[in-house]
Amino acid sequence: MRDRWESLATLVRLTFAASPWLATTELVLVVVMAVAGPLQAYGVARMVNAVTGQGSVTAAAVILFAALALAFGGLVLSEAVRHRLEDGIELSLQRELLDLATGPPGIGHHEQPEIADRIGAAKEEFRRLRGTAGTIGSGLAVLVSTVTGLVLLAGIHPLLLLLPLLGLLRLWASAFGAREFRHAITATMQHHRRLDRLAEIAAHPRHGLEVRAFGLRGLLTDRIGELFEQQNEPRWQARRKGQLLEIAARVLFGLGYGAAIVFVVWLAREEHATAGDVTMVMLLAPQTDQAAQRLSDTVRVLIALLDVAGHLRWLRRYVGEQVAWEGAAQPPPALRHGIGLREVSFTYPGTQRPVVRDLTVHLPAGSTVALVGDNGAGKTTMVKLLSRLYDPSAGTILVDGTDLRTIDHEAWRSRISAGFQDFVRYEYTAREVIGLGDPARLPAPDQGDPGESDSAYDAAIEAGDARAVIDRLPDGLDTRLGTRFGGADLSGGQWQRLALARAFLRERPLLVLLDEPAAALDPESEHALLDRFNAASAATRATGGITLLVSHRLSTVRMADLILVFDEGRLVEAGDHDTLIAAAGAYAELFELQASAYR
Ligand SMILES: Nc1ncnc2c1ncn2[C@@H]1O[C@H](COP(=O)(O)OP(=O)(O)OP(=O)(O)O)[C@@H](O)[C@H]1O
Repeated sequence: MRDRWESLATLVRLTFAASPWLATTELVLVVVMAVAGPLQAYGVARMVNAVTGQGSVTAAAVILFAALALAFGGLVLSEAVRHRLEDGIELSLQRELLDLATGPPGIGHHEQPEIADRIGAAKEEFRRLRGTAGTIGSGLAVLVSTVTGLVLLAGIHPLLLLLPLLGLLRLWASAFGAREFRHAITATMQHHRRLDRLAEIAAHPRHGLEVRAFGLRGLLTDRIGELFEQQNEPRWQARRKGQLLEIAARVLFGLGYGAAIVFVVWLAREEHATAGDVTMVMLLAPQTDQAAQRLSDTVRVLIALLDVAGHLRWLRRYVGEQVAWEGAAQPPPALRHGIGLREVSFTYPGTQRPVVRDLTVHLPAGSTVALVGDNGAGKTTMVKLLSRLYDPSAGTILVDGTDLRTIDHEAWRSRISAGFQDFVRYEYTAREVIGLGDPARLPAPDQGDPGESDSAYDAAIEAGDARAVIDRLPDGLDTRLGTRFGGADLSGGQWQRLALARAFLRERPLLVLLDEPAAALDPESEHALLDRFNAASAATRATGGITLLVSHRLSTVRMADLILVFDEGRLVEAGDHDTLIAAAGAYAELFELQASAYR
């Protein structure tokens, strides 16, 4: 229960944080409108009494008009205020969710089902939170108008207070149904995420060829259908249960309504109530019914909102804990000694088998280091550890003698450049696609064309061998890329060249991570890339920066100063090309095998 109150407090804070001024105005308007309903009934009752000779017609008319003016004026103003407030809430939530998803130093939270489910639930439903102001407002409105109505009913006869009590029964039924439905949603979130992923595969243009070539359409449709059933059956069942209970509660309320009217008519005939009282009960009873309906709707929505707010609080806490142990040290301006790994082991969260084992190695400042090994040997994992997407399960990574964990992760990442095999195809202009490699260099939206003259862009384009790609684009760097938004499409290799240019944009990086950077390039381009890569490495070297290259093509890695050969997470050989060839071990064997394929 305490949890629910805290979630409610989160919702209220969310509303006021979005715009304190609008939230307060909305609050006042809601109370005003809530009082207006019962006040109208009271005004009508006074009017009926005045007509039958009891009381003043003018006073009754003033009350009636005041109530109508409050209701109408409040409605018009509240509509306008609420929309702006909702937009504000949505915007601040979008920002917060993005912060939360990217906030933790690592990416482990994306790969743990429980956390992925929470983020999934929050993402799916966070738009609902937009309605927070409306829901809280309408809950408050019902409470105020109910209390006002209760006071008026009690003034006629205390027994009439039983009518709103019946409304409470409806409320309970509604809350029960809503809770059941929320449980069903949480229990089926796994199915929902799978469904989402399958739908994405089926719809994404990049998967179109594979889906058709393998004739996967029928299979995907069937699986989507099955998952849809598995997801929705428990949700439907929960909904049916809730609806049945609500119907029963409504019938009871209807009976109570009838009884209240009979009772007040009897009171009037016994001269314990006036004609105005009868009118007022007739008007207030439907208002009580509507209030119960609105309150039960509000409760249903509020329970859903409290759940989403619960996810939000959990995520905030989780991210807070992740960030709490963060170090605050700054990375060195330049590397003097290099990066040392001491007895580093790593096991992915939720798994048992270490994929990097007892790794002790020194990556000298200013060197080019290549990682080679079979699929699954642990090369990419090593890249993830060095970029602090994960921390080692055991052992230490030292940057010029400082434990990487004590360095502020964002400051560390700001000194890293990276080019990956599964790079992101940002569907922006070519300038932005490259500029994202160093966001500080991105042109501000209102600036004209600063990137083109920026020599850093030119150098990055050269290093990534992307000049020919840019030259063929109709508007050069200003061409929008990606067909989904009507931009120019590129081949896989062309995208990769831009990704490489992006990786080389940052000046003076301490670490350049290139994970299979030539995977989508043809062999000729790969050779051209090598020369450029050497030139770019030389620039990195000047600040002691280390270039780390992962590649299966040994012709690409042979010029590295240090080649590390991995096998099942262990370092089995280390040295430069000549040393490893002379050692006639695994590297020499693999090199000979690849070289013979080209002869
Ligand atoms: N997120 C993850 N969760 C659990 N295990 C993972 C995860 N990512 C990778 N692994 C496992 O870790 C091992 C090493 O993977 P890694 O990607 O580092 O290999 P690699 O040497 O880069 O392989 P490749 O040459 O195929 O890219 C593999 O057995 C893989 O199944």
